[in-house]
Parts: sequence; C-alpha cells; structure tokens
Amino acid sequence: MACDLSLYLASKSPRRKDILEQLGFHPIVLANNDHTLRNFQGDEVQLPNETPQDYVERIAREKAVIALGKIQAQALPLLPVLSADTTVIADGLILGKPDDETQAQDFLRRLSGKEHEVRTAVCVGTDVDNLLMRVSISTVRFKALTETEIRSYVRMAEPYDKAGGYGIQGLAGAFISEIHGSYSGIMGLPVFETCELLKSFGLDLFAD
Ligand SMILES: Cc1cn([C@H]2C[C@H](O)[C@@H](COP(=O)(O)OP(=O)(O)OP(=O)(O)O)O2)c(=O)[nH]c1=O
Repeated sequence: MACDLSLYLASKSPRRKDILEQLGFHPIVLANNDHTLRNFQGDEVQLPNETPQDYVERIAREKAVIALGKIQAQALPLLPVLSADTTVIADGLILGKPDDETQAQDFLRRLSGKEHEVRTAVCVGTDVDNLLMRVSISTVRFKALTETEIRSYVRMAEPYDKAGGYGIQGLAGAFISEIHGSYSGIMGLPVFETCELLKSFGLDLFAD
C-alpha cells in the first residue's frame, strides 16, 4: 500500500513547494502568513568565525525548530517537517539575497567569469531531538558577463528573492556554462538528499 506522502514545509520558497509536489509529496506550507517565520528570515546573519557549512546547517535547523514549535503550540497533527537553506559562496563570502539593484549588480560582478559554490542544507524531523540533516554542495560556473547583461538582468524581478541574486531555473541559466553537483540543490531543494531524508521518516516514493 502506498504511504501517505504528507509533510509540513517550513519554507515560503515557491521552488521548494513545486519540487516536492512534482515528486508526488503533499507539502503543507507553514511559512505563509506566519510572522515568526517571516521575522526569522530577516535574521539570517553569519556569526563571527562561522563557516558557510556551519551557517547553512544552523539556519536550516533553526527554521525547522521554529516550525516544530508552531506545530506543537497549535496541536497540529504529527507529520515530519522539512526546512532548507540555500547559500551562495563566492571568494569565501556568503552572498545572501540582494537588498537592491546596486547590490544585485555587485553580486553578479563578483560571480562573473568564475566558479562559485552553492550549498543547500535540508533538515527533516518530527521533534527537535530527532532532526536529520543533509547538505548538497554544487559548483556553478558563470561566463564573463558584460555590463549590459548585468544591468539588464537586475532590472527584472528574478534576482531579489534568491541567494546570490540569480536563479539558475530562470534567465540566469543563460549565464551558466557548467555545474557540478545538483541542479535541484542550486534551485533550493536537492531531490536526492530530500528523498533520502523523507524516506527515513517513512515517506517513501517507491513503496509498494
Ligand atoms: C542560487 C539560487 C537560489 N534560489 C533560491 C532558493 C531559495 O528560495 C533562495 C535562498 O533563500 P533561502 O533563505 O534558502 O530560502 P527562502 O528565503 O526563499 O525561503 P525560506 O527561508 O522560507 O525557506 O534562493 C533559486 O531559486 N535559484 C538559484 O539558482
């Protein structure tokens, strides 16, 4: 008998919901209209001496912990919670979501003509003491961008809700000559790691 593929998704990212639904899972989004989760997003700041790996794991875990608290407070039915955090790392620096056009342009100049790294941590659990984590690491190579391409790209809505200020699944795909790793991980939710984690909590896409 096929298992129930429902889970809570502690994320406002439409990409994460789409990927889960395309796979056949039934994500119940917790972040919508939730001020705690919204406010929390604003506090994504790297701690002194924190490595990008530690950072991405900490943020993904904190998102899951907040969601689990909400589930408990509202006595919602018990289902696994999934959270994730995607971080772009260029020249050892974490590039978050650009605040404005100037910063979006700066990010693209930094990425232009070089390789950078994208790390996505996925965290799944039913309890704060029962959280599992996997991190997908990819490298992305950008072609050398012209100033016209940079200015034209940042005039679009695409960069502003995305780590590093670009979306591989959108027009920025035209700037990317090569990737190593996970396309879905760069987009915000690595399919392989996600399925492995959800399977550990009984959500098996290939169950009889
Ligand atoms: C690099 C890259 C990132 N992104 C997105 C994925 C994530 O949604 C976003 C990184 O920000 P995150 O903080 O990981 O996620 P989020 O703020 O969108 O959602 P939440 O915190 O509620 O889970 O950047 C793309 O869509 N395409 C890309 O190529």
